[in-house]
Amino acid sequence: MSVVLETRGLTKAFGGLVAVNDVSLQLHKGELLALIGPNGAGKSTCFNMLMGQLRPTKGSVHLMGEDITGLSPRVIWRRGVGRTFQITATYASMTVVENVQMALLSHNHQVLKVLPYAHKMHRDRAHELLEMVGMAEQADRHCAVLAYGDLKRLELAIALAHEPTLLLMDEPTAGMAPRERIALMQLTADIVRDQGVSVLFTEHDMDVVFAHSHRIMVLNRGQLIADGNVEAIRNDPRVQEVYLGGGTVFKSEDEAEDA
Ligand SMILES: Nc1ncnc2c1ncn2[C@@H]1O[C@H](COP(=O)(O)OP(=O)(O)OP(=O)(O)O)[C@@H](O)[C@H]1O
Repeated sequence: MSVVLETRGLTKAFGGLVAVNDVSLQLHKGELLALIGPNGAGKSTCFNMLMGQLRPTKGSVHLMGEDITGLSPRVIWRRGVGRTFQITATYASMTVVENVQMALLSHNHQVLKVLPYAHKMHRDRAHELLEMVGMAEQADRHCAVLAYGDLKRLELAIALAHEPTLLLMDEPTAGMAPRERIALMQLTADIVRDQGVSVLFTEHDMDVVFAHSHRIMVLNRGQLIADGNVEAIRNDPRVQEVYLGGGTVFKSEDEAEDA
């Protein structure tokens, strides 16, 4: 399997606090990889270094074998790293399909040149993307009136408009009801399978993590303490100890299915 993203010894210190400490990871093509850990473990700091928002103190980031360490967020995004945010970013005054069209215009470097005809451009592709995320019937609604779960689906379509090789999703299901969370991650898993995109996501909801991840990495106090499939992580005593204070045991696969 080809390696899409790799970090080597990635480290970030804020003064005396080492928020991310010597993290080396690999993400393969078509993989849905979860990065989990308790509050303050270093997940967001790690993400911000991958996206170019923070410069590592030490170590490097490689995308498809190319060193992208220290490049600006815009350049990294242009190289094919998309991102969805904890707080959804859409134009509230535009319709759903117009938001996707704007993303397609931006992807094609056309925004300023074609602004007067923008509403006619890339409509078919925009509808295809909305179909992909289950939002086709809402194409002509204004974003301001969308339910939160639908906004998250739209955000996914906007991210896909840029044809990312890698999608970074920072707590994609934050603020959603449990059923919506599972549905959004099911959709993400389908997109990973059908489009060959690779996804790295952070998530606090263990049911979501265990339901859909191909692999899980666990950070604690800036260090990677475990890396494995769902069963390996679920049964790892170090993970149970640090993640849940040692008192709680993760639900087994059967219990999770019954819930
Ligand atoms: N800009 C900063 N300046 C100083 N310390 C920071 C900064 N950003 C993060 N930290 C510290 O680095 C550590 C890791 O924080 P980070 O936000 O990466 O953790 P996290 O795993 O994303 O946590 P959460 O799950 O709560 O979002 C924490 O101790 C945090 O207080």
